[in-house]
Amino acid sequence: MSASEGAFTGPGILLVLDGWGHADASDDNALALARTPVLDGLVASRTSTLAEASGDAVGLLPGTVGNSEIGHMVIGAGRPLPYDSLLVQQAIDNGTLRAHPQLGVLLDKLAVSSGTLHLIGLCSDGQIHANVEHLSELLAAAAAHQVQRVLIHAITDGRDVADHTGKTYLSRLTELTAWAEIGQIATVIGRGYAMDKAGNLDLTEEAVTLVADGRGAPVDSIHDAVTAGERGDEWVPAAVFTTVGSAGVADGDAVLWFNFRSDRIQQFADRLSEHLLDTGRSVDMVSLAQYDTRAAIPALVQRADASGGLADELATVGLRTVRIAEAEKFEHVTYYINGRDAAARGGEEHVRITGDGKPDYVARPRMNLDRVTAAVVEAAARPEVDLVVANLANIDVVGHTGNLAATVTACEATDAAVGQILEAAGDSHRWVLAVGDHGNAERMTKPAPDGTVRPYGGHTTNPVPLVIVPPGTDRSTPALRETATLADVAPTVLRLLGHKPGSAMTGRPLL
Ligand SMILES: O=C(O)[C@@H](CO)OP(=O)(O)O
Ligand SMILES: [Mn+2]
Ligand SMILES: [Mn+2]
Repeated sequence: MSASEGAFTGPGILLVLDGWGHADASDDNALALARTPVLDGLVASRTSTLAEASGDAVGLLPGTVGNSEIGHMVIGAGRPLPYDSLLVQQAIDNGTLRAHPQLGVLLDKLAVSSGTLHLIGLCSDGQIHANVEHLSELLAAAAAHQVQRVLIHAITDGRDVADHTGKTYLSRLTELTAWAEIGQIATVIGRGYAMDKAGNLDLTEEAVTLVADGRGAPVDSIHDAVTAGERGDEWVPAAVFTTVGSAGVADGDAVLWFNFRSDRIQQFADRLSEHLLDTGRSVDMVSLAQYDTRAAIPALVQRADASGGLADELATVGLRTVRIAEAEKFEHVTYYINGRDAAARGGEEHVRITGDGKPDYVARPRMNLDRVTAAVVEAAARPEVDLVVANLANIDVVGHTGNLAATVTACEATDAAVGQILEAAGDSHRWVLAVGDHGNAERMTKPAPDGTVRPYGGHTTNPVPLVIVPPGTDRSTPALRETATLADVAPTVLRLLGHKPGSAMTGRPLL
């Protein structure tokens, strides 16, 4: 350790507590209700501040809740990055989406062949994976090109918006199709099936055969479609509207995927592509934003450049990092934090902690936290490792269940884990920077579109705690700046490691 402008430098630990937001104590604030002496101590310390993690501070539309993808990308990039949802909205507002040449070619071809355009995506306005309002632009484009038939394959949410609101969003779809004078809902299925990202192909298959072959329970109304299941909107079982005639994808049809975030739709997109190919159907596919699929699916809106972030800087100066998270959040501390670049830089080691069987987060709110913590403690003890980067998933993942009691347990388990990690940091004379990537568990209810207050497991627009724990007994550290955003994390980490912020970073070191 050496002194530099009042701050210490040396090896450290960057700890992302997923879904660790800040809000006043209330009876729906799981973090405040939980007994969390370690986290409370951190937040009360002098080297603690609150960082903006939502809206335009990170590159989202103003007022939009944060999410893991943009949160980790900005933590890594050290600058706000125009997120895909913002870029799509800009392309709608400036007319470039509607005038996109590739979209035009696809729609003209359908108009000539009388083929069907299939729109597939998450139907809510949660703005994490998709926004149902984007459909007005897509439907208008289809109508303008005289496409004759548009079918919507709606995925119900219940996670990024309050549960049991699926009916409201499906009704919104019918308003949009009436306005555009084209399109009808063909099929409905919950995101638990259609947006599995854990390789549970049996779940994905339900969505694939529903969309490709029209295989699902026949329903006559939105009400029947969403009430068939008793497990909420996430698990609405596959349903086909009897009113549409043939709901499946025929040879010569086209598919437009309208989720803008890739991670939870790519498995479905790949499996549907394979299934159509295997069954001899030639189908054009495009996606609203870029997907990380095996299948080559052209995107209508391109991603922002996220290079020049922490990973690139660490590689340039030759520092070693170990990245640790459980499967749910593994790409967060690797792919996202590295600027959506799948290549591991030199000096980078990845530790992915996997669990057994299908997770039940209410029954097992500890998830695989003990093993994640053990891996962090082990990596911290290795003197050749300059920076340990880890994500503790529980506060967010259990928070998403909307179950307050389970989320309180998750917060308490995380608190104990952070305690162990701080001890390990003390032993190895490391600093620790702990930060949330967006809010979640600090607000567990939300008013639904119909005005009722419902349990809510989704993200928030609240700021997140950002705390630096100096190594050893260093108590000379100055207080942190009061205004901060996630973009300040990478410059601060580099400063603490004894290096300058990268030239592409606009965030500023917090000390
Ligand atoms: O689970 C997810 O896909 C989203 C919420 O829809 O959460 P996160 O951004 O934390 O990954
Ligand atoms: Mn997250
Ligand atoms: Mn989340």
